[in-house]
Amino acid sequence: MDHVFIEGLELEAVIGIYDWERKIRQPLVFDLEMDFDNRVPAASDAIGDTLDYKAISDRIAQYVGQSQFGLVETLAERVAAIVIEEFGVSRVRLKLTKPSAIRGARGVGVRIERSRAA
Ligand SMILES: Nc1nc2c(c(=O)[nH]1)N=C([C@H](O)[C@@H](O)CO)CN2
Repeated sequence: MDHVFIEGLELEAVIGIYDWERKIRQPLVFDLEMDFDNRVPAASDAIGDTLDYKAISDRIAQYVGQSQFGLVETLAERVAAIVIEEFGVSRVRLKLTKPSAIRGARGVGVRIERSRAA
């Protein structure tokens, strides 16, 4: 299976369970890998035949920027649902890293894989 990916998408959001976290915006990094048959756009050379990584990145940025969840689990789930439902992706692997959460750790977060219901 081919993929379209978005790696290291750096965004900011209100995210976290502690009182001090509700008052600031924190950096987040998104890595996505989406199943897609790239032979079709490769044959046509048409952006309309692709899974447009710019359109998906813009939509994720818009959603994450206004989000205010407590857990990274919740945000990861919502973003995966947007990718599947709005862009017709059959399967997405998503890693969400919160780089500034734990002193001494480069990052913490979640990695999920979701598929469109048959
Ligand atoms: N599995 C998770 N553990 C924790 C989360 C989370 O979202 N998922 N969040 C926090 C705090 O908000 C933390 O990021 C503050 O440093 C703690 N554990």
